[in-house]
Amino acid sequence: MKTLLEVTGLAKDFDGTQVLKGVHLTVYEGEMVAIMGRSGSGKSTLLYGISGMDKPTSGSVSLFDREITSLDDDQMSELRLRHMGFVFQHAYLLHKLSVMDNIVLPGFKAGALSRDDVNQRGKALMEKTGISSVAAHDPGKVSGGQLQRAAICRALINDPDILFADEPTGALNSRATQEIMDIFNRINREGTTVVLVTHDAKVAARADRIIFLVDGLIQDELALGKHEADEQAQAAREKKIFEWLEHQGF
Ligand SMILES: Nc1ncnc2c1ncn2[C@@H]1O[C@H](COP(=O)(O)OP(=O)(O)OP(=O)(O)O)[C@@H](O)[C@H]1O
Repeated sequence: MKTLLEVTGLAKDFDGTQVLKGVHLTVYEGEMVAIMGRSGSGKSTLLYGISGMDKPTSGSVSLFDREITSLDDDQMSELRLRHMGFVFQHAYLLHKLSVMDNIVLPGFKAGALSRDDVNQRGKALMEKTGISSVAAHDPGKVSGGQLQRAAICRALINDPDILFADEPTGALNSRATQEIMDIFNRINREGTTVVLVTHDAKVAARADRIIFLVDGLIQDELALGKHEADEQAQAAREKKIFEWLEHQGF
């Protein structure tokens, strides 16, 4: 497997407190990795550090062999726009624009495709995620699940190599959670690498591998293999995770 992201000795201090203490992590192309751990263990800090959203105190992060921690702000923005997608717990869509306009905006900004091609891609993504019917709606007038689908479409508009997600289902009910995770699994099968933070074992059960963070260090990891759309297999994965989490004292 080809390495996509190589994280070496990643440390992050806030006000003299070491939150990340030298994390080593390799993410391979095509993987889906879930980061779990107790509240305050540093999951979001790790996600922001490995995605270049935040500068680490020390350590290195390379994406396709390109060291990203030393890039200046403009270079980092460019890299994020073209190669990375981000999904957060809340969709943060702009309310003066329609759902569709929110989705295509980063595509226009990147400028790699014509406006027509970006619009086509936006429409195809909405079709794929089942939100075509709300394309012209104001983001304030659609459901939480539809908003999160729109946020995923926006994150995918520039066909990123890697998608980072911080508690992407944290604000959703269990049905919308499963639907969003179906979308994540589909995107991943189609080739996008995914790294997500979650508290939810059912969400983590969709990943190929789970890493468990304790006080800013990876304590353990669990390899699950590719997710299959089979209820029994999903239940077996969840059971395995619950037992593993218990073993971690979670
Ligand atoms: N910008 C910041 N300034 C100061 N301290 C911060 C900052 N961001 C995070 N921290 C601290 O770093 C620690 C880890 O935070 P982080 O958000 O990474 O944890 P987490 O594991 O994602 O937690 P949760 O599950 O509650 O979201 C916490 O003690 C938090 O208060």
